[in-house]
Amino acid sequence: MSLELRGLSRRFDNAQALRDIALQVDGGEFVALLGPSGSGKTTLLRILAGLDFPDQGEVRIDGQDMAQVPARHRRIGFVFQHYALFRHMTVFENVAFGLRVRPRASRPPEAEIAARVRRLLERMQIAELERRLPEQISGGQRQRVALARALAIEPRLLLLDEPFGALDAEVRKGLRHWLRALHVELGLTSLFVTHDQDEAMELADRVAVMQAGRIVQFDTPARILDQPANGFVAGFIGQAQRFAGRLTSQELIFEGLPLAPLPRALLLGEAAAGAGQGPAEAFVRTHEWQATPGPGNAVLRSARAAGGRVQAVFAVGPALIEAEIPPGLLEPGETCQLDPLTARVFLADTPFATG
Ligand SMILES: Nc1ncnc2c1ncn2[C@@H]1O[C@H](COP(=O)(O)OP(=O)(O)OP(=O)(O)O)[C@@H](O)[C@H]1O
Repeated sequence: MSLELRGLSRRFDNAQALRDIALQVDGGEFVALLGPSGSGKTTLLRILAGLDFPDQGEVRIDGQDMAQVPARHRRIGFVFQHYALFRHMTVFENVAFGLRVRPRASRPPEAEIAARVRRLLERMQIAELERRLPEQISGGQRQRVALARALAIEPRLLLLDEPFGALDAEVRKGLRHWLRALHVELGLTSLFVTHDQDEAMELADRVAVMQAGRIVQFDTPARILDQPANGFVAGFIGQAQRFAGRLTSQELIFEGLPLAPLPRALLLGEAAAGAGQGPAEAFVRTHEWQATPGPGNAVLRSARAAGGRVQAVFAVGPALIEAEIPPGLLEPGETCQLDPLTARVFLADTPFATG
């Protein structure tokens, strides 16, 4: 199924949770909603599910306006962070619930419900747990039950709100890959909310980055990393450090730091390609630095080995700069010349820039 949002806005008493959201999701896509706390992710998901309503705008599923379609008729499955399984029901009953509460006309016979629940539990690799109560299984298993319950109604759209938020990192990683495989296998269209950028970048076909109620970029993970739409996205994704700067016709000057100016030809981002000049913000990732041992502008403060490289922290004038360097290059306390190889640059008047 396809999903289209047009001009969606939602205001709470003193918060504009969503501002003029437009989004088009193709059938079969796995989309992540990524953004800081309070950016509107959950509100958007609740409106899709039919649990909340926009002040303005439309939600269309396969072209049909959902305004008059109640939640239970939307054929949308959802899983929220705190699983919210029914505590007094067994795993089996939890999964069967969505089918048993259907109006009599569309309710499958009990034997078919049982067969469908068992198929799902098997697919979720938790068949042996069907008689247990939620408190008798682990967090990761509960999350699988919640997912089985969402899938039991054969949804055309699956919504997941921080589905792995309450789980530890190891379990979370395992479930992530498993969920991605399930999405493909069942031919689902899925939207999931996360504020973990690794999770979004690893799992999603496309990522909608949200900031203060707006979608500021909707793109593939690779393009969001390589071509962030503005300073907010550049700073939020990909472990970049932000610097205040000034863009002239020739180069980027780093303000207040003893860093060499970067010629425009080495800069990335729309501002670098355009003719604009003036106050700017510049983002440099940890692997985009070159350290040359010897006298220079930087002192190595600390170093930590990480996967064949070294994560280093340099003191450069009043700033601490994080950079990756090759092993064995420098010892803490030694000086070097630290130069940025590139920077993503945004003029300060870019719409929605941070600050
Ligand atoms: N029921 C409500 N009543 C009043 N304000 C609300 C309500 N729900 C959300 N808000 C406000 O709307 C804004 C968006 O909230 P939302 O929960 O959608 O953000 P989020 O991106 O999901 O955040 P988080 O990552 O912390 O879950 C916030 O400012 C929040 O305080």
